[in-house]
Amino acid sequence: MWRRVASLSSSISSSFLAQTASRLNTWESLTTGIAQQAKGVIAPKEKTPFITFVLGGPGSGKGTQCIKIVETFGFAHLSAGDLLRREIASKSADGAMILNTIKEGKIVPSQVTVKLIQKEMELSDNHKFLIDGFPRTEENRVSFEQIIGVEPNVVLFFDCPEEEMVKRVLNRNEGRVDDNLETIKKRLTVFQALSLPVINYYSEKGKLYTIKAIGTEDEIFEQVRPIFAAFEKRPSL
Ligand SMILES: Nc1ncnc2c1ncn2[C@@H]1O[C@H](COP(=O)(O)OP(=O)(O)O)[C@@H](O)[C@H]1O
Ligand SMILES: Nc1ccn([C@@H]2O[C@H](COP(=O)(O)OP(=O)(O)O)[C@@H](O)[C@H]2O)c(=O)n1
Ligand SMILES: [Mg+2]
Repeated sequence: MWRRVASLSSSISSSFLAQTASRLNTWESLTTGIAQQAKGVIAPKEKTPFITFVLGGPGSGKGTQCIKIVETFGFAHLSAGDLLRREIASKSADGAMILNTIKEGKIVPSQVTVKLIQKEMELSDNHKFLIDGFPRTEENRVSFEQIIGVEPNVVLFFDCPEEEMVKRVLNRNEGRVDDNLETIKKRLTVFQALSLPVINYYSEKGKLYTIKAIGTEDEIFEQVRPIFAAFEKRPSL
């Protein structure tokens, strides 16, 4: 939706649009649909975005639970890892760097990941986003806030014992280059050192919902369901 605004705005560029865009932050300038409304082309104001970050160690069940959240609550699912793997597969300029970073269990520079997320958000007609596996570092978090210009409404943390995460990752069987014991150990270290501080940050902000990520997939989803069910009752979702 953002891109549509951008292309339209070039054809109707006026001092009004320029001034308005400079005054509004990125999200607002791109989602309020001012350009469309000025031309009367597309209907009114978009809904305010509702953003959920989905955090947890490797194999904690983020992706599995996201599928259930999408089915039940109609979110758009944006997996940072999937977007990065798609970049590798498309042989883009950053592909080789991303592949090496993933093999090493390290974190891809935030600007790269945020740009991919931004593009997906632009293209989506949904206003409810599940951003899975992001932010994994403070740098990721700050970069999202700076580039996208919004904060999450909800942060889910799938809290799972390391032993269980390792077992699940080794059984994942998706042919991923990072699903081996050597890389998992590195990823767990990165998770402890870089991702836990982000989780603590959101805990302090009162946005964190911690899910005990052991048990069956359905049992875990029964902890997730009431969180979104409560938000559904509010006009914001
Ligand atoms: N509650 C669960 N119990 C056992 N295995 C699970 C559970 N949830 C997910 N899995 C399996 O564990 C692996 C990792 O799950 P996934 O959703 O990919 O985690 P993440 O995205 O956090 O790395 C997958 O093979 C998945 O099928
Ligand atoms: N925000 C992110 C997310 C993933 N990644 C990279 O992508 C890898 C796989 O991420 P993922 O979210 O698909 O992994 P899982 O936690 O789902 O197993 C990570 O280990 C990082 O190397 C990243 O650099 N930055
Ligand atoms: Mg995943």
